[in-house]
Amino acid sequence: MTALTRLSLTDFRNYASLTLPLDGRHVCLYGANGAGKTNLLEAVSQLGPGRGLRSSTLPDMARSGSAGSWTVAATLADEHKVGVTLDTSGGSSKRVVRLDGAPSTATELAEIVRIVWLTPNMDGVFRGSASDRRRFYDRLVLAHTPSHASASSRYERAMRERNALLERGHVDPAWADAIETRLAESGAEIAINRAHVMDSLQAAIEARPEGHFPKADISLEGAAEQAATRGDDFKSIFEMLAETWRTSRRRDMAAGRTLEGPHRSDLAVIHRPTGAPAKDASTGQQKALLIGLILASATALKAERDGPPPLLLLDEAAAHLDPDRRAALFDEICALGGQAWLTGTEKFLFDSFGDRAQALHVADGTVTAEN
Ligand SMILES: Nc1ncnc2c1ncn2[C@@H]1O[C@H](COP(=O)(O)OP(=O)(O)OP(=O)(O)O)[C@@H](O)[C@H]1O
Repeated sequence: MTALTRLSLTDFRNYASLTLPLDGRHVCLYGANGAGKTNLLEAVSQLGPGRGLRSSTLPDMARSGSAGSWTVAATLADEHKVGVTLDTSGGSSKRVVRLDGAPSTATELAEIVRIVWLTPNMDGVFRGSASDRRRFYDRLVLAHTPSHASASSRYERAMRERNALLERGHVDPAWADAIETRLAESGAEIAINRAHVMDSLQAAIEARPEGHFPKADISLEGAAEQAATRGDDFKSIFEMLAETWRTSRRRDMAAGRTLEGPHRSDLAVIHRPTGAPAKDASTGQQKALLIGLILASATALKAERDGPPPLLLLDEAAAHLDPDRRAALFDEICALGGQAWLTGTEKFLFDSFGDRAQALHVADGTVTAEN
């Protein structure tokens, strides 16, 4: 089961050395602004794939004044011991992953620790740009399909090469063919991953209870994703993408960049109760919709593998909800199972959890258990 029973940090953000004994219940972190609550969620997020909850660089997470390395280690409820270290010895920074005492890989770790999070930065996602929504959605895809990270970096690398070629003003067809082949391979993989997770998410949205967190109608906008949603196979999506780029070289050269492809796709979100686009819903409605989507993603992860629910990291989600909605959120979290980590400035925000959660007070790099 994905729940942490111990978390220890060394030189991570404002924590010099910290060991948190956890009892497997949900974790409520409370304390003043700037105390280090989000830093703890960020530390937990390092156990998952990708750059973590703040998208910071690895060296940024090292405690100011420390030698530059940091470690996040945890014991899981199923007794697995996992750890991630930023190793700065030898002049370069590299992420070293350990599983049960032996060297491992981020992908292996991602198979064991699944994490979904919600941060205040996501609040504007429906009103923001397509790239904000793509990043938000790809983060969900990554939790379901850890190999999405490698497909995305292969795609970005090939995209940079194609754009560099376009900027030269003269495109060598053989060279462009080779780059576009790689672009189409990774692009088709990305589109299929996105469509696959969309299927699971839509099913999870329907499975969630009606209530305080309204349902969304979601779909992917982008030719490759729509082909994958229709059930087209890898080969036909690959061919479609390769053909799109082959026939748009002149146009893309004039624009100085690649105008079409999975890097331009969007996530369309409709607020089901009103039938209006999510961006037109009120701020509170958008927040509730977002929480509903995150809960659906956790439900989908649990259903997809018929396994444990993911770790759920909810930064400042409770503070913006009225007491009824807070209670409903906690009930849904408990029904989901697993372990949620929540933050807030006041302890009372978590009262309706009762004894289903442990409260930890956070102050300037120290954490104290209160129940
Ligand atoms: N690399 C670092 N080294 C040392 N301290 C750091 C580092 N990065 C951030 N901090 C400190 O961590 C603190 C912020 O922690 P965090 O964002 O977790 O606060 P928080 O408790 O979530 O606050 P809020 O309630 O305002 O969101 C700040 O005091 C900041 O100076």
